[in-house]
Amino acid sequence: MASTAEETRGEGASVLDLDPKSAVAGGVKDVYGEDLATEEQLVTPWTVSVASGYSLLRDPHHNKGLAFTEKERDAHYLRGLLPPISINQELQEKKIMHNLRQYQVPLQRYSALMDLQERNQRLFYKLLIDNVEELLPIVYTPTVGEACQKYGCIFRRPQGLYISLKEKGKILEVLKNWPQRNIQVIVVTDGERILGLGDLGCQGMGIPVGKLALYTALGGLRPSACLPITIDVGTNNEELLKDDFYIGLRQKRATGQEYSELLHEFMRAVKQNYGEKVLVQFEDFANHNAFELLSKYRSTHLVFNDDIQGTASVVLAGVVAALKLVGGTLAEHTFLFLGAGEAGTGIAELIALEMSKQTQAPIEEARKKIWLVDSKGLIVSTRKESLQHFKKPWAHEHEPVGNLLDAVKAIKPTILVGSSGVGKTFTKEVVQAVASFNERPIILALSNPTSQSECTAEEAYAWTDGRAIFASGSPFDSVEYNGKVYVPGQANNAYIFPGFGLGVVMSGAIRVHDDMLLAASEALAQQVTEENFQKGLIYPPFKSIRKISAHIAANVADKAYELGLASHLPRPANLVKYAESCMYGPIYRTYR
Ligand SMILES: O=C([O-])CC(=O)C(=O)O
Ligand SMILES: [Mg+2]
Repeated sequence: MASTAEETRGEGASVLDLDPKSAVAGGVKDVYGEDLATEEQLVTPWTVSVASGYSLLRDPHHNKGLAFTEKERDAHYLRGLLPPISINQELQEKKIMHNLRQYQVPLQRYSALMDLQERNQRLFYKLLIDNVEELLPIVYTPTVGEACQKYGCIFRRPQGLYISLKEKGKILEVLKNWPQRNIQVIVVTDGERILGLGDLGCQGMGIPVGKLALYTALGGLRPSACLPITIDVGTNNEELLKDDFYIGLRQKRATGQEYSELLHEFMRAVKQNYGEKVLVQFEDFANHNAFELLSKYRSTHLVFNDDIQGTASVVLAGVVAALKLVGGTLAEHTFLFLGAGEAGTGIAELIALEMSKQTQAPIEEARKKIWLVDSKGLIVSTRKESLQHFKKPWAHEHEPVGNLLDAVKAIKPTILVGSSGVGKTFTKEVVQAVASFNERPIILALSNPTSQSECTAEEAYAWTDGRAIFASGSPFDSVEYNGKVYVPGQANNAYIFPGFGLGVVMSGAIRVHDDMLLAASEALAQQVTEENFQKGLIYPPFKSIRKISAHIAANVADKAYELGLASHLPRPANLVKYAESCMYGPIYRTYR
C-alpha cells in the first residue's frame, strides 16, 4: 500500500504541485522561497517505494492503467497484471469520454466519474480539465445535488472524512487517520442546507468532494492537499431518518452548546494538526450557523464561507461586467434581492462595500441602494425588532410590502437577484415588471440546483423580448428566441473559490480579508472579453477557467501581500506567472 511518508516526500518538491516545464523555464522559487527542483528531479524517484505491482494498480494517486509503458511494467512488477497493449493518456481520455456519453442518466455519469477518481486520479483530473464545460454539470451543480439526495443508495467507497457526534473528544485522532498530512484546503459542511435542497445530513458529503475536485481542476491545488469533511450532528430530514440506506447518525440535529462545542473542537484540531495556513472553507451550513461560524473564527483562523463570500465575489464581478453593457456606476443602480440569507446578505454587503469605496460615502449610505425581500416581504425598518441580526442592516425606511411583485413595483430595481433557494419565484409578472422600467434588465437567478432556479434562461429571454441580461447559479443551455441565440452566464462561486484558494495558499495568507474578495471579484470581471460582451455574457466561459483562476489567485495574493497578511516572502515579482507555475497538472509522470 502507498505509504504516507513516501507520498508526502514525493510531492514535496514544493508546497504546491509544480508543473515541471514551467518550473524549469520560469526559474522561479517555490512558496518556501527555495529554488525549484529540476525537471529530472521531478521525474518521480519514489514510486518504487510507494507501491508496486498489484497495489500500484490499485493506488489511485499513481495508477496509470493501460498507460504504463513496457519499461514501467518491468520495473514495477506489473508484467502480466495488465493486458499486453499499452495506450497513452489521450486515448484513455477519449475512451472514457466516449463511455460517459453513452449514459443517458446524469447520475450514472456522476458514479462513473467518481469511480474514475477512485481508480486513476490523474486521468480523472485530465478529463475534468479538458472537458470542463461538459463535466462541470456532472461533478458539480446540478447533478451533485441529486447525488447527495441519493448518496446512501449510490455509496460505494467512502470519500473524505466523517466527523460525527460519536467522535467528540477524539477529533484530532480522526484527522490523523487521514492518509495525507500536507493539507492546504479543507471544505467542510454539516449538510444542513445543501444547495437549495435543504437538510441532507451526512449525505452532504458530495458537496465538499465536488468543491475540492474543482479546487484541483479549476484552481490547480494538489488533490492530496485537499480534504473534504462532513460533520454529522444528525439531521432533521424525516425522510432520511426513515431511509434504510441513510449513511448518517439517525437522530435529530444537535444544536446550541453541543453543536458549538463539536465545531470548536474541530476548529482547534484543524489548527493543531495542520497549522495556521490551512484554508477552511465552510460550505452549505444553514444561515444561523454559517454567519456565526464565520464571525467567530475569521479573526483567529484562515476561514472562508463560500456561500456568503464566494457567491458575493462572483456576483459582484458579474454586476460590474454587466454595467459595461447597461452603463452607470454601481451607486446609480438599484438592487432588489429575493432571499436574505447567506448569499443574499453576503452579496448585498460586498456590493455596498465596493460602492462605498467608489463613492467614498459611508457604507450605511451605500446599503440604501439595496433592498431585500424575505419570506415575509420587503425588509423594512418597522420590522427591525423581529429580524435576525444579519438582516438588520437592510431594514430601510419604507412602508411594508408583502410580496416580491409588489416590492418590484415599489422599488423599481435595475438589478433583480434571486438567492432564496426556492425555485420558480421569478414569475412572468415579476420579470415583466422589472423589464417594464429597464431597457436591459439584469436578472440573476442564483439558486441551485436547476430545479430551484428562480426562472429558466428561456423564460428570462422570452418574458423580456430578449432584452434581459441573464445569469444563473446552475447552468442553462443557450436559448434560441425569435431567431437569435442567447447564451446565459453561470453566476456560480466556482469561478471564484478555486482561484481564491490558490491565491491564499501560494501567498501563505493567514487570514481572509474582505479586500481579498474584492480583489478576486475585480480579477474575474477583468477576464470578460469584448467578444464575451458582444454575446451578452457577463462571465467569461468556463473553458478558460485555469487562466482565469491564475489571474484571480494573483490579484488575491497581491492584496494579501499589500495588507501584510502573506507569510511567503519574498513576494514573487510576477504573480500571474507564479500562480500558473504552481498549478497542479494531470499529465502522467514517468516512473523510473
Ligand atoms: O454549489 C454551488 O453550485 C453553489 C453554492 O455554493 C450553493 O448553491 O450552495
Ligand atoms: Mg454552497
